Amino acid sequence: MNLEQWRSLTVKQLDQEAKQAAELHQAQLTKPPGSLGMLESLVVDLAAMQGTVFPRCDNVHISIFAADHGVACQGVSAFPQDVTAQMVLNFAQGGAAVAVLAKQMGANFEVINLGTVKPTMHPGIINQIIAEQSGDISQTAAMTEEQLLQGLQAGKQAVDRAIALKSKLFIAGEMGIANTTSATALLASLLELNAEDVTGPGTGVSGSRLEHKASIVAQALTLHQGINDPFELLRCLGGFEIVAMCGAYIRAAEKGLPVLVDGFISSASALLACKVNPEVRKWLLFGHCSAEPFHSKVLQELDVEPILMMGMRLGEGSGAAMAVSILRAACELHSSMATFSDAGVSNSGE
Ligand SMILES: O=C(O)c1ccc[n+]([C@@H]2O[C@H](COP(=O)([O-])O)[C@@H](O)[C@H]2O)c1
Ligand SMILES: Cc1cc2nc[nH]c2cc1C
Repeated sequence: MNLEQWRSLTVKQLDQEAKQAAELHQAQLTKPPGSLGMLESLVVDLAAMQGTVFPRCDNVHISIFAADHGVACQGVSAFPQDVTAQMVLNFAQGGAAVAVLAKQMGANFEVINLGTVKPTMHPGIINQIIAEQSGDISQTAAMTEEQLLQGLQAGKQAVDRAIALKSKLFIAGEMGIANTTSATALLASLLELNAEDVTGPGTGVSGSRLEHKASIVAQALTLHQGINDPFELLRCLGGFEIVAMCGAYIRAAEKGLPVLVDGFISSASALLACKVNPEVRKWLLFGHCSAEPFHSKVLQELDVEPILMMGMRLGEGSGAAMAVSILRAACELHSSMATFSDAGVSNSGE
């Protein structure tokens, strides 16, 4: 697929009949209308996406995309670059936070290494290496157009695997030391904001190190200024995992697979996917608001009410994975609560 084909993909329409039927059913349940708050709107949104009055989140697919970033050499992270590859192994061995949550919820779980500087072989790792790392965005473009297409394709393939496994909900997670620098530059460029106003701690940089990180973001923005096209922005300022998540979100919207977006970096991919095709937004739910300060502004831009707010800032899809229990509870309430007539409870609304 070329970029023009990616741009012209048609997003699947939501099922309005299923949505209305879910709303009607919701109104019959033994509770004052609206009293379950967001648990009600979430299940109605899911009904419209899954095309059924009684949606479920039993079969969740979690794809973790990992990649190294050339800009890590600028000292923008609190951790060394080798951690990306080390964590890839940790995902595959089940020790990473999101791997634990995936096991707990019985999700399909996979880790895709798109390019890390010190990779390790393990049967649980899908190696789709695009390059050892993306280019240092403060000095050059992150990748070539061909690499961009490879990244988008990796995301598409993950969604296709999820669909083949009959998943009902897709979560993309990411791992990449220095990827908050890349995501911050992308978002600052999209929202036309200054680097110093939006650069946050990521894995935990503070003080003069944080000022330095903001200056690197500013340098990247100056080098790649005046770009309006979302794919060109991704090519210049992205990273392979950020590109793959963008491709996954677009593919999921095309095929009608509901997506639960994770934190700061995933939201940058989501915003870019929505810039490519605004209809993609209809297929996205948002798991949480990250503690990375600029995330709340990004969520506002996307007109999002996130499910959770727990001060998490781990990435890996972990915030979205935590929100699955809320979605499951919403589905269970919707399908198992008694109706007013079943239970012989007076419905004053009638
Ligand atoms: O998703 C988030 O909200 C988030 C916020 C801060 C950090 N992270 C994770 O931390 C790593 C990037 O942080 P940094 O400081 O190396 O740019 C990367 O692996 C992300 O998954 C993730
Ligand atoms: C240990 C560690 C785990 C992570 N998971 C996602 N980003 C991460 C960054 C670090 C440093």
